[in-house]
Amino acid sequence: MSTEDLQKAFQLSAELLQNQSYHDLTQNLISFLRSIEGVDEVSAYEIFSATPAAGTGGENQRDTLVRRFPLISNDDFDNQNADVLRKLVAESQGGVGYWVGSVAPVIYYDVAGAMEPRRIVLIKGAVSAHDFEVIRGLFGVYSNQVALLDARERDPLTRLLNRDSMDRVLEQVVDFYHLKQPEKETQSSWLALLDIDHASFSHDDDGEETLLHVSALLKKGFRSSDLLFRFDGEEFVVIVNQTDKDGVETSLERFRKDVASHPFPAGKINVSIGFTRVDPDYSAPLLIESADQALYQAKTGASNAIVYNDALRHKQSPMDDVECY
Ligand SMILES: Nc1nc2c(ncn2[C@@H]2O[C@H](COP(=O)(O)OP(=O)(O)OP(=O)(O)O)[C@@H](O)[C@H]2O)c(=O)[nH]1
Repeated sequence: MSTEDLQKAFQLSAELLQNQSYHDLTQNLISFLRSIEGVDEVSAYEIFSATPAAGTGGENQRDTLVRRFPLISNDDFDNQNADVLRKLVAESQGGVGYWVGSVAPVIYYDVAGAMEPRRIVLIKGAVSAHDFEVIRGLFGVYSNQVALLDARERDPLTRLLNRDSMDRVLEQVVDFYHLKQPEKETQSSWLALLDIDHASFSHDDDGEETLLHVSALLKKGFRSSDLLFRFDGEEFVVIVNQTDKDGVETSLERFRKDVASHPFPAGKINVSIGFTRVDPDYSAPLLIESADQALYQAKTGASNAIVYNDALRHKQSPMDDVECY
């Protein structure tokens, strides 16, 4: 690497190190990579392996879940890169390199190893040898920062985003709808709070294993455009994106049934669910409160229930198999 390349790499490394969240870090990296001459497209992905729910089966479930970055995305999946991603996930050992199997040249950043979720950044285009060296040099900085920020933003057991991250992301979702009110109900987001009813949580190992199984069912059961969090103890949050009320009910009901029929090592467990629509006229804490009220109703009524709270708008809507109040 020339002195000039080194200086450039140092300067960019210093910029990357200043980012206080994985979101900002990756945004920063993407915009730098996009500014390189010859680069046509940059895209980033998070890849979750759906373990350890052995024997879950089910047509709606996937073995790996690929989520495109940034988190709030309207598209479910960028199919153009699906092929390269699938092959990289299967064959790459991690690191930075050229992917030669595709028509156009692709440089990949693969933050693999023990990291969950695995991160892959794809850079399409043809860059000079100098720029490639700078890109390569930044990879180490980026992957170390990802590991560091993950420790802050993710729950160490399930590797789902933690409560603090949920607060931040929900604010972003509310802001998103502030700027762009959905034209149709199918473009809405929904906040669901899920609570595991499980007698053996007093026993640590059983409890942890159950949480791992539940988080694996979540990762497999929801779309890649939905956002999953471990909220607190036995509570999880899902932000279900880009669907209407029937759609969110379909997804929650499917998950409820998946849990009810899952062979947990600790025996049978149920899940209670409360949900509300992400209405940009209400703050993130109010939305959580609304979903929490619905969850409370679900837990105190018939267990294994799903309850919708539209109380913020003081409206009731008729539904067949989902309770409203
Ligand atoms: N965001 C989100 N929406 C879902 C999910 N599951 C179902 N939906 C919504 O509910 C609708 C009906 O879902 P399904 O009953 O699974 O029907 P489907 O014909 O298999 O849905 P498609 O995947 O669109 O083909 C979908 O079109 C989505 O709008 C989910 O996990 N996440």
